[in-house]
Amino acid sequence: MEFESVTGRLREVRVISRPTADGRSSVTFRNFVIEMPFSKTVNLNIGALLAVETIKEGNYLILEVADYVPVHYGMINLDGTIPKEIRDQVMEEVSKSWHDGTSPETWIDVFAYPIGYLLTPSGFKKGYLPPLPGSTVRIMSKESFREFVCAKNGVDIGNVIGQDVHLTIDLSKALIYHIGVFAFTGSGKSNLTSVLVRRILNNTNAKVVIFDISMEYSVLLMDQLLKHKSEILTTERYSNNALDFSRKFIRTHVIPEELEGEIDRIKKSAEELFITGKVKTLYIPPAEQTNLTYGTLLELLKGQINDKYTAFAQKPLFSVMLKKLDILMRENKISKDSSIDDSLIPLLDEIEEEGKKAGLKDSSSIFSFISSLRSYLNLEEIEGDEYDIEKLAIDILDKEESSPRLFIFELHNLEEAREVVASLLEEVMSRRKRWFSSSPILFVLDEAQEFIPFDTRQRDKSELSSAAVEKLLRHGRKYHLHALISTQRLAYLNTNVLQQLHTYFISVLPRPYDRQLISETFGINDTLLERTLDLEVGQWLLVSFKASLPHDVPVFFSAPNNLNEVKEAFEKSGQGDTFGSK
Ligand SMILES: Nc1ncnc2c1ncn2[C@@H]1O[C@H](COP(=O)(O)OP(=O)(O)OP(=O)(O)O)[C@@H](O)[C@H]1O
Repeated sequence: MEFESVTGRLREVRVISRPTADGRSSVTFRNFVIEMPFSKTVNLNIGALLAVETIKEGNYLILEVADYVPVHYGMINLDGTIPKEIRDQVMEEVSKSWHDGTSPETWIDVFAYPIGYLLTPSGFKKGYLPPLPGSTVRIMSKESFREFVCAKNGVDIGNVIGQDVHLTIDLSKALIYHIGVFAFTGSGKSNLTSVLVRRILNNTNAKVVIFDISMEYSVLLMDQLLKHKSEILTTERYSNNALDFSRKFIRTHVIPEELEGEIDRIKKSAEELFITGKVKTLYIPPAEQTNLTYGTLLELLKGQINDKYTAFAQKPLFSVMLKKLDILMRENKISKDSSIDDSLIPLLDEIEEEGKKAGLKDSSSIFSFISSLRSYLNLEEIEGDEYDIEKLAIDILDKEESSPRLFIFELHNLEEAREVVASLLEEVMSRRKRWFSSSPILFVLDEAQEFIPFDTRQRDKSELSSAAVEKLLRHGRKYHLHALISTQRLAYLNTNVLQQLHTYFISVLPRPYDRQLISETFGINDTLLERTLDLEVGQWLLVSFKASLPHDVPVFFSAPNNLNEVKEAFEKSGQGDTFGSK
């Protein structure tokens, strides 16, 4: 381990408690105050890592800098009780001393907190040991910082602020444990999400499905749509004319100011997407038309068994049917929410055969019941020509290398968007359970508070989407189905899901409640989260819990500008390189 030449000393340990954001309990943070010599050139930044001797020989506690302030001895007790003239004189002297830089009365108070790691003779270990007050505190060198913080052979997602180090993360692992992007509007959420999506497409084998209610991702990822096998899904119908499509595309999509000079290229690219069949209209059945699910069928059978008007001789056969249905569902891992399908037909044949053998009349209610189920299944087949949720789910789950990798689902209508999210997630999850595969799929939910709101209402369909997204976050990992959720207000989100996310990207969150919630969920010091208020557009705090990084260290970094990457791709395509179009 290498350190900077400047060292400091541990002066104080402060324990700070405050009520939790919901006011139900309290949280406690340990803050350490370290004195460092004052210098304008010291390599000390928010997020720098420090090592301090502990009570156990050879073991150092690792601290992260959350804030630092220059201090002058002459001003410690300089308050309003001192006459103004004297105050002015003292401040004048103090102000000069910063510039000559040699005053023995100046130093830097560094506020740092333990991040849960010890440097031991055998390397880094998780843990905490009390540090020795008054002992030496060292600053980790740039090289050691890189080794401790960044993922080896990881994917570059920007630059660590103040360290001149490229931040590399383990993207595949980040995916596994779901990702959250939280920041106030205009802080760069869509930009970061697009950067992450393009890195995922180019560095992993994951497929990505984006639910876009702001109509921005088809432009932000235009080069990726052209480069990879992809689909833009819409509920609108277009005439069979690429020019009409591209004109409408420009009118209906958000074109960032920085890309206004590229309108012609965007138009041309939209035409190319249309001509190559990458724009698909999705058929969504009318809201009232609900599919008959296995769960409903179970209920119907139970109803027949318990109904006093069901003929006595038929009741055992309904019970056999119920039992066989249960076996079929268990053997094929069919969930109650799945729509009934052709796998039911052998069971219907069998029961019909049994009924005939038992000598039941043709007009028996069990035969009518079976026959109406057959009509329903036939009807489903007839409707099957349109590109619908079921076919889309099949494309998303397709493991063939030639199958699409990027799906951008453009949904203007919020209620419809919630319904689509719910039905697509249910369909994909139930199919994955039946035909397991380990190829990862990432679902991106922008404006996640619209799909998993704190307050769900049946009327606006948020109950449906909330249940489906919660299920994806809780159980998706087992089936290699993952989520990236992005929101501007945590207070409006169903916060039960926060624990399921192991990688957080946080930028400016002006409301204290939102910051407190994050600091409690992840055990990050409040002082460090307060620093996110100083972040500029495109700067982020990355917090990972056993996911993106080799050690759980909160890191401040600047993300690349996604639009530069789009522009670069446009420029290359202008020089004859055609995005490697598929
Ligand atoms: N890393 C970055 N480098 C340079 N510019 C950036 C960066 N991130 C975002 N920006 C710019 O900041 C502006 C806002 O970004 P973006 O649309 O991604 O924010 P947002 O948080 O998604 O906003 P909203 O909540 O309104 O959708 C855009 O013009 C974008 O180009």
